[in-house]
Formats: sequence, C-alpha cells, structure tokens
Amino acid sequence: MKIAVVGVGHMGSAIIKGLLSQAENHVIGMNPVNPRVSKFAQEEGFHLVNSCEEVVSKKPAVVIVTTPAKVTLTVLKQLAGLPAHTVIISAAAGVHLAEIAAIFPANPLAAIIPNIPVAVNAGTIGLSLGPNVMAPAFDKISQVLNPLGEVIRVPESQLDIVGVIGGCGPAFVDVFMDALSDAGVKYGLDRSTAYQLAASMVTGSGQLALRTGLTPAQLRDQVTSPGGTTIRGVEALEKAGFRYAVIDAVNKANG
Ligand SMILES: NC(=O)C1=CN([C@@H]2O[C@H](COP(=O)(O)OP(=O)(O)OC[C@H]3O[C@@H](n4cnc5c(N)ncnc54)[C@H](OP(=O)(O)O)[C@@H]3O)[C@@H](O)[C@H]2O)C=CC1
Ligand SMILES: O=C(O)[C@@H]1CCC=N1
Repeated sequence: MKIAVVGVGHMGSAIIKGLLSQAENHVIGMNPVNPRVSKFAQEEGFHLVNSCEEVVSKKPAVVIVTTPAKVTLTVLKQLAGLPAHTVIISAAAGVHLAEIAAIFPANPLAAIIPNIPVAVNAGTIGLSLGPNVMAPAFDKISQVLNPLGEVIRVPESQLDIVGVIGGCGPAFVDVFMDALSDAGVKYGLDRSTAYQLAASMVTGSGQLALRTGLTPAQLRDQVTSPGGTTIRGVEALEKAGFRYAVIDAVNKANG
C-alpha cells in the first residue's frame, strides 16, 4: 500500500521504520527540507518529498500526519486536494476528528496516539475512528496500523488519556529504567549491562502481564517473597511516594 507520512520527526521516523518492515508498503515521507531527514530517508530507503503538493500528486492510499500539533490543521488544509477515498490518519495529540472533518468532510478519518516503540513494531496505538470509515477504509487502517503494534480502539473522548499512558508512558518508563541502571552501576554493573538488564526486565514484566492477564498487584505478590528482599524495596517505593509520583505525572501530562 502507498502510505505518506507527513512530518518526519521522532514519531514520523518511528512510524516509517515500523512501516518499512512490511515489504508490501511503499512509504513516502514528507518534511520541509532538513538534512537530518534527507539522511534518514537515504539510510532507510524511502522516497522523500518536501511539500504537501507533492504528497497530493503521489496519490497515497493513506496519509499519516505526524506534524507538531499546533501546525497540524494548517498542514491538513494544504493536503485538502487529496481525493475523498484517501484515508487520513492524524497522530497529533489534541487535534480532534471534528476539526479534521471540517477540512476533509467526505474522507475516512482516524485519530491515533501511537508511541515510539512502533519503530520496532511493538507499539501501543490508541485509535478513534471518524464517521466515514466503512469496511474498505477500516481494512486499510488495520493493514497499516496492526503491524506497528497493539491497536486499542477507544472513543475519542478517551484518546487523550490513552495518549498519556500509551504515548507519554515510554518516557516515564525510560526514567525508571535510567534510575534502575544508575543503581546497578552504583553496585558495580557496567552501564551497558545495567541498561540491558533494565530493558529486558521491563519487556518481560509487560509480556507476562499481557499473556497471563494477571493484575499488576497479583504479579507483584508473586515476586514479594515473605520476609524477602523485594518487599523491602516496595516499602521504600511507597515511602518515597512512587505511586503518587506516577499518578501525578499522568495528571500533569493530561493537563
Ligand atoms: N513523540 C511521540 O512519542 C508522540 C508524538 N505524537 C504526536 O506526533 C506529532 C509530532 O511529534 P514529534 O515527532 O515528537 O515531534 P518532532 O518535533 O520530533 O517532529 C515534528 C516533525 O514535523 C516536521 N514539521 C514541522 N512543520 C511541518 C510542516 N509544516 N509540514 C511537514 N512537516 C513539518 C518537523 O520538521 P523540522 O524538524 O524540519 O522542523 C519535524 O520533523 C505531534 O503532533 C505529537 O502530538 C503522538 C504520540 C506520541
Ligand atoms: O509529548 C507529547 O506531546 C507527545 C504526545 C504523546 C507523546 N508525546
């Protein structure tokens, strides 16, 4: 499928990497002239254009817009020449389907909040669909998004909070992994071993939760042996207000 990704920054690059892992995808990136993006396009081997007019002329089946939220509606207006069957997917946090529908009244529309792990096809993607998404368009959206990771369909009213937990969440986990790694280094691990250990442990914990369906509390109980070491660490986290720090991170990001 021919897919255009408009805005090749952190999220656009991550989506392009994930899309390029599927041989059937023909990916076109669009970004204003920028040596960073030209180098990335050369390295990854996708076609790069520098204007919305060129995107329209390439007739992509699906356009994914990953420009900064504040310029996204302006960029979408520049894409208004796309035919009515083109599927428009916006990844911009805080840009609503109704605002996009004012520009593309007849097109199938979707709003997504992906996260950076889409780069390795292990993303978490919140998805809300607009009113014009019939079966053929839904098939295209699924064909594009499903290989990028887990797609979680939610009403648009929940997309902001899904975006904070799924989209911002990797940064929160990265801070946690960085701190864990510091602690490992303090006790003698070399940096790369500490990073590998933290990342592997987080991956495994997430996979276990998904595959078993157990709650985080049930999983924690499996680790906290009576009178053992883990419960002493959990106590220290509670004393430091770790839970509240996490909830307040979500409050702030959602504000
Ligand atoms: N980063 C993330 O984890 C997530 C991001 N998002 C959403 O993705 C969007 C981009 O975020 P992010 O990738 O972090 O930001 P970046 O700043 O890394 O990327 C934005 C990209 O858009 C380009 N750009 C700027 N203006 C235009 C334009 N008029 N036309 C085309 N491209 C343009 C920029 O080009 P240049 O650098 O050359 O100016 C840059 O490459 C936001 O709307 C954000 O809400 C959603 C979920 C997660
Ligand atoms: O920080 C941001 O605004 C974007 C939205 C979700 C993750 N990154």
